[in-house]
Amino acid sequence: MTDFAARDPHPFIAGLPKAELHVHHVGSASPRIVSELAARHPDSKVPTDPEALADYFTFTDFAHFIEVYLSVVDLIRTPEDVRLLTYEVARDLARQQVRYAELTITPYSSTRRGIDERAFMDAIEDARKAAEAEFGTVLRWCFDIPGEAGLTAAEETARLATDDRIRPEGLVSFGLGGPEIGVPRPQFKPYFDRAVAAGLRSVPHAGETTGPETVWDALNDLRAERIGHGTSSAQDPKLLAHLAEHRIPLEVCPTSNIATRAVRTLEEHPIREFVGAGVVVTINSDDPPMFGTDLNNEYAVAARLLDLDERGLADLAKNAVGASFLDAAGKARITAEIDAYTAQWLAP
Ligand SMILES: O=C(O)c1cccc(C(=O)CC[C@H]2O[C@@H](n3cnc4c(=O)[nH]cnc43)[C@H](O)[C@@H]2O)c1
Ligand SMILES: [Zn+2]
Repeated sequence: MTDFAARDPHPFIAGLPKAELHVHHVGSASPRIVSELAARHPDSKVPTDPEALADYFTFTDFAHFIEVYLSVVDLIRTPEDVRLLTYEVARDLARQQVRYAELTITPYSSTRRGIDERAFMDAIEDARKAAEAEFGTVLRWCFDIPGEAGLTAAEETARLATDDRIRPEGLVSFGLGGPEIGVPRPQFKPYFDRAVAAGLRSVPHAGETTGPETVWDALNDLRAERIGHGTSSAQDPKLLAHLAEHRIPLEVCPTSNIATRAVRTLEEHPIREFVGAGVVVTINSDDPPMFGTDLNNEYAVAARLLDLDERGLADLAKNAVGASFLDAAGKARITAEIDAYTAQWLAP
């Protein structure tokens, strides 16, 4: 282990400028926001006491996680709830020196629950602009299909993402989330084709709770440019070689994989295999308060598992910037900031 890894990496990580590429909108609601929303809507079964939330956010498996996740989705009932959540998520990201984030939003879950689609888009856009002006954090959206909700959800998500009269300015990508077991990826091909034709980038979850064949499906049928999780890719050396050769980044979320019991322990997490195979790895937080983590903590986990020093952590942060859908000037600006911060930290 390096000297650095044996010391506490948190102070360096806390100030490191970062990009977050895999973080869910509702899954980012802090205990304070969840309790505020639960108090606004007292008929919900979600606890209002932030301390009781820690128990509520302990999951027996992935299906249980989705059940709890949807109970929090049920708390978001008005455009003002949507705006508050989005703005507060941006504040939490800014506190961690996140300069740029692609936030995964599931508009179907909100429109299906009766929120007007235009009011929904206005709420997220209003929060995005306020967050950029007030915190300096640039937000972009990934609209994802909740796969288990089927082709009705896929059609609605594709419509909201591709109709020029509705799609929000901040939208950059199209995703697919929820459970993978019993939800074959190829059925979503027409919706991803439409999204890609409309200029969106393809970023489905794959290989989080199923095997490497799901990642192949995401690459071949859904034209994935990055893979959400991709954990089971480690079981298939040809897939690892393909990801490395084609520079298809994995959005790795270590603590999430433990919390949903997709991986047994952090020690068994395949992140080392990914790096060893030359795959581009980015570090992300997924649903941070629900998993008792944040992006800074995920970088500390990566530092430990990969035995990284400051330069290694800066390289991980630059991987995320490089794998993002920012324009070249935006990438260059944050990369230069990471280099300047690291050089100053290491200066004698
Ligand atoms: O909203 C509905 O009505 C609905 C009906 C049936 C199924 C669903 C879902 O499956 C929603 C899943 C929801 O989970 C989000 N999410 C958050 N973290 C993860 C993750 O690590 N892996 C997969 N999905 C995740 C996802 O974005 C969906 O919004 C909804
Ligand atoms: Zn996710």
